[in-house]
Amino acid sequence: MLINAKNTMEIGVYTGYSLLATALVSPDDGNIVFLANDWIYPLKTREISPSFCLFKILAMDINRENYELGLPVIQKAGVAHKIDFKEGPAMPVLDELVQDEKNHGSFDFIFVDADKDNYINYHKRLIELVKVGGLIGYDNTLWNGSVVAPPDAPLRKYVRYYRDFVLELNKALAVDPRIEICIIPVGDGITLCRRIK
Ligand SMILES: C[S@@+](CC[C@H](N)C(=O)[O-])C[C@H]1O[C@@H](n2cnc3c(N)ncnc32)[C@H](O)[C@@H]1O
Repeated sequence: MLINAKNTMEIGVYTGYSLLATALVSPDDGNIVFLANDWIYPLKTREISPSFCLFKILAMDINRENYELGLPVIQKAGVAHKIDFKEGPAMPVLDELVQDEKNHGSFDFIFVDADKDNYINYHKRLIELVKVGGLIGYDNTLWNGSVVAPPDAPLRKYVRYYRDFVLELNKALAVDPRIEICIIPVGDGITLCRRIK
Protein backbone atom coordinates (compact mmCIF):
# COMPACT_ATOMS: atom_id res chain seq x y z
CA MET A 1 0.00 0.00 0.00
CA LEU A 2 1.43 3.43 -0.90
CA ILE A 3 0.28 6.48 1.01
CA ASN A 4 0.74 10.08 -0.02
CA ALA A 5 0.36 11.86 3.33
CA LYS A 6 0.80 15.28 4.86
CA ASN A 7 1.54 15.59 8.56
CA THR A 8 1.40 18.70 10.68
CA MET A 9 2.05 19.47 14.32
CA GLU A 10 1.18 22.26 16.72
CA ILE A 11 2.82 22.87 20.08
CA GLY A 12 0.69 25.18 22.24
CA VAL A 13 -2.99 25.01 21.39
CA TYR A 14 -4.78 27.06 24.08
CA THR A 15 -8.38 27.37 22.82
CA GLY A 16 -7.44 26.33 19.30
CA TYR A 17 -7.42 29.53 17.24
CA SER A 18 -4.28 28.73 15.24
CA LEU A 19 -5.13 25.02 15.29
CA LEU A 20 -8.46 25.76 13.62
CA ALA A 21 -6.70 27.82 10.95
CA THR A 22 -4.29 24.93 10.26
CA ALA A 23 -7.10 22.37 10.25
CA LEU A 24 -9.14 24.43 7.78
CA VAL A 25 -6.34 24.45 5.22
CA SER A 26 -5.07 20.89 5.78
CA PRO A 27 -6.29 18.30 3.31
CA ASP A 28 -8.07 15.38 4.89
CA ASP A 29 -7.95 13.11 1.94
CA GLY A 30 -5.10 11.68 0.02
CA ASN A 31 -4.25 8.90 -2.27
CA ILE A 32 -3.97 5.36 -1.07
CA VAL A 33 -2.89 2.92 -3.70
CA PHE A 34 -3.46 -0.76 -3.07
CA LEU A 35 -1.22 -3.04 -5.04
CA ALA A 36 -2.67 -6.53 -5.13
CA ASN A 37 -2.49 -9.45 -7.55
CA ASP A 38 -0.84 -7.30 -10.20
CA TRP A 39 -3.78 -4.89 -10.08
CA ILE A 40 -3.56 -1.27 -8.95
CA TYR A 41 -6.50 0.20 -7.01
CA PRO A 42 -6.13 3.98 -6.54
CA LEU A 43 -8.51 5.22 -3.87
CA LYS A 44 -9.31 8.60 -2.40
CA THR A 45 -9.43 8.30 1.38
CA ARG A 46 -12.82 10.07 1.40
CA GLU A 47 -14.14 7.07 -0.53
CA ILE A 48 -13.34 4.89 2.49
CA SER A 49 -15.35 7.06 4.90
CA PRO A 50 -16.24 10.78 4.96
CA SER A 51 -14.77 11.12 8.45
CA PHE A 52 -11.62 9.12 7.66
CA CYS A 53 -8.62 11.38 7.90
CA LEU A 54 -5.19 10.44 6.71
CA PHE A 55 -3.59 13.74 7.62
CA LYS A 56 -3.76 14.25 11.35
CA ILE A 57 -2.57 17.37 13.09
CA LEU A 58 -0.68 16.33 16.21
CA ALA A 59 -1.76 19.07 18.63
CA MET A 60 -0.18 19.28 22.08
CA ASP A 61 -0.92 21.36 25.12
CA ILE A 62 -0.46 20.91 28.87
CA ASN A 63 -4.08 22.03 29.36
CA ARG A 64 -6.99 20.11 27.83
CA GLU A 65 -9.65 22.34 29.44
CA ASN A 66 -8.82 25.31 27.21
CA TYR A 67 -8.78 23.09 24.11
CA GLU A 68 -12.22 21.76 25.04
CA LEU A 69 -13.52 25.30 25.46
CA GLY A 70 -12.77 26.00 21.81
CA LEU A 71 -13.61 22.52 20.54
CA PRO A 72 -17.29 23.26 19.72
CA VAL A 73 -16.11 25.88 17.21
CA ILE A 74 -13.67 23.39 15.65
CA GLN A 75 -16.49 20.84 15.46
CA LYS A 76 -18.86 23.39 13.94
CA ALA A 77 -16.22 24.06 11.27
CA GLY A 78 -16.25 20.32 10.49
CA VAL A 79 -12.52 19.75 11.06
CA ALA A 80 -12.34 18.07 14.50
CA HIS A 81 -11.60 14.70 12.86
CA LYS A 82 -8.31 16.11 11.55
CA ILE A 83 -6.96 16.69 15.06
CA ASP A 84 -5.11 14.32 17.35
CA PHE A 85 -4.95 16.23 20.65
CA LYS A 86 -2.44 15.13 23.27
CA GLU A 87 -2.56 16.64 26.75
CA GLY A 88 0.81 17.10 28.43
CA PRO A 89 4.20 18.68 27.87
CA ALA A 90 5.35 18.46 24.26
CA MET A 91 8.99 17.54 24.95
CA PRO A 92 8.50 13.86 25.92
CA VAL A 93 6.31 13.36 22.85
CA LEU A 94 8.99 14.89 20.62
CA ASP A 95 11.66 12.72 22.24
CA GLU A 96 9.56 9.65 21.53
CA LEU A 97 9.00 10.70 17.92
CA VAL A 98 12.69 11.40 17.36
CA GLN A 99 13.67 7.99 18.75
CA ASP A 100 11.86 6.30 15.87
CA GLU A 101 13.72 6.98 12.62
CA LYS A 102 10.50 6.45 10.66
CA ASN A 103 9.35 9.84 11.93
CA HIS A 104 12.43 11.67 10.70
CA GLY A 105 11.60 14.06 7.89
CA SER A 106 7.92 13.16 8.11
CA PHE A 107 6.28 16.50 8.98
CA ASP A 108 5.31 19.10 6.39
CA PHE A 109 4.38 21.91 8.77
CA ILE A 110 4.99 22.53 12.48
CA PHE A 111 3.75 25.53 14.44
CA VAL A 112 5.29 26.33 17.82
CA ASP A 113 3.49 28.70 20.18
CA ALA A 114 4.16 27.48 23.72
CA ASP A 115 6.83 27.81 26.41
CA LYS A 116 9.40 30.23 24.94
CA ASP A 117 12.18 29.02 27.24
CA ASN A 118 12.04 25.67 25.45
CA TYR A 119 11.97 26.79 21.81
CA ILE A 120 15.67 26.13 21.34
CA ASN A 121 15.21 22.60 22.72
CA TYR A 122 12.16 22.07 20.51
CA HIS A 123 14.19 23.20 17.50
CA LYS A 124 16.85 20.52 18.13
CA ARG A 125 14.16 17.87 17.81
CA LEU A 126 11.86 19.47 15.25
CA ILE A 127 14.61 19.90 12.70
CA GLU A 128 14.87 16.09 12.65
CA LEU A 129 11.13 15.64 12.29
CA VAL A 130 10.36 18.20 9.59
CA LYS A 131 11.01 17.11 6.03
CA VAL A 132 13.42 18.87 3.70
CA GLY A 133 11.26 21.54 2.10
CA GLY A 134 8.91 21.56 5.11
CA LEU A 135 8.26 24.51 7.41
CA ILE A 136 8.56 25.22 11.12
CA GLY A 137 6.89 28.39 12.40
CA TYR A 138 7.99 29.89 15.72
CA ASP A 139 5.58 32.44 17.14
CA ASN A 140 6.49 35.51 19.22
CA THR A 141 10.02 35.93 17.90
CA LEU A 142 9.77 39.74 18.14
CA TRP A 143 8.71 39.27 21.77
CA ASN A 144 6.85 42.53 22.28
CA GLY A 145 9.61 44.35 20.40
CA SER A 146 11.94 43.63 23.30
CA VAL A 147 14.44 41.79 21.07
CA VAL A 148 15.61 45.17 19.74
CA ALA A 149 15.24 47.13 22.99
CA PRO A 150 18.38 48.26 24.86
CA PRO A 151 19.41 45.77 27.57
CA ASP A 152 18.31 48.16 30.36
CA ALA A 153 14.96 49.15 28.77
CA PRO A 154 12.02 49.06 31.18
CA LEU A 155 10.14 45.86 30.41
CA ARG A 156 7.31 43.97 32.07
CA LYS A 157 8.63 41.18 34.29
CA TYR A 158 7.52 38.26 32.09
CA VAL A 159 8.75 40.02 28.91
CA ARG A 160 12.16 40.51 30.51
CA TYR A 161 12.25 36.92 31.76
CA TYR A 162 11.69 35.34 28.33
CA ARG A 163 13.60 37.91 26.25
CA ASP A 164 16.96 36.16 26.55
CA PHE A 165 15.44 32.84 25.49
CA VAL A 166 13.86 34.42 22.42
CA LEU A 167 17.13 36.20 21.56
CA GLU A 168 19.05 32.95 21.93
CA LEU A 169 16.58 31.23 19.57
CA ASN A 170 16.72 34.04 17.01
CA LYS A 171 20.53 33.93 16.96
CA ALA A 172 20.59 30.14 16.64
CA LEU A 173 18.05 30.16 13.79
CA ALA A 174 19.96 32.88 11.93
CA VAL A 175 23.13 30.73 11.73
CA ASP A 176 21.54 27.29 11.34
CA PRO A 177 22.75 26.04 7.94
CA ARG A 178 19.92 23.46 7.74
CA ILE A 179 17.26 26.14 7.31
CA GLU A 180 16.33 29.31 5.44
CA ILE A 181 14.38 31.76 7.56
CA CYS A 182 12.17 34.81 7.28
CA ILE A 183 10.48 36.80 10.00
CA ILE A 184 6.89 37.76 9.32
CA PRO A 185 6.33 41.00 11.23
CA VAL A 186 2.66 40.44 12.06
CA GLY A 187 1.36 40.23 15.60
CA ASP A 188 4.32 39.42 17.81
CA GLY A 189 6.46 38.13 14.93
CA ILE A 190 6.55 34.65 13.44
CA THR A 191 9.81 33.14 12.19
CA LEU A 192 9.26 30.71 9.35
CA CYS A 193 12.05 28.19 8.87
CA ARG A 194 12.24 26.12 5.72
CA ARG A 195 14.43 23.06 6.07
CA ILE A 196 16.85 22.98 3.17
CA LYS A 197 19.05 20.03 4.22
C1 LIG B 1 0.00 31.40 23.52
S1 LIG B 1 -0.86 29.96 23.94
C2 LIG B 1 -1.17 29.17 22.40
C3 LIG B 1 -2.11 29.96 21.55
C4 LIG B 1 -2.58 29.24 20.31
N1 LIG B 1 -1.48 28.78 19.46
C5 LIG B 1 -3.50 30.17 19.54
O1 LIG B 1 -3.07 30.73 18.51
O2 LIG B 1 -4.62 30.37 19.97
C6 LIG B 1 0.39 28.97 24.64
C7 LIG B 1 -0.06 27.59 25.05
O3 LIG B 1 1.11 26.78 25.27
C8 LIG B 1 0.77 25.84 26.25
N2 LIG B 1 2.00 25.28 26.82
C9 LIG B 1 2.84 25.84 27.73
N3 LIG B 1 3.86 25.02 27.99
C10 LIG B 1 3.68 23.91 27.23
C11 LIG B 1 4.41 22.69 27.06
N4 LIG B 1 5.53 22.46 27.75
N5 LIG B 1 3.94 21.76 26.19
C12 LIG B 1 2.79 21.99 25.51
N6 LIG B 1 2.07 23.12 25.62
C13 LIG B 1 2.49 24.06 26.48
C14 LIG B 1 -0.08 26.62 27.26
O4 LIG B 1 -0.87 25.77 28.04
C15 LIG B 1 -0.88 27.54 26.34
O5 LIG B 1 -2.16 27.01 26.07
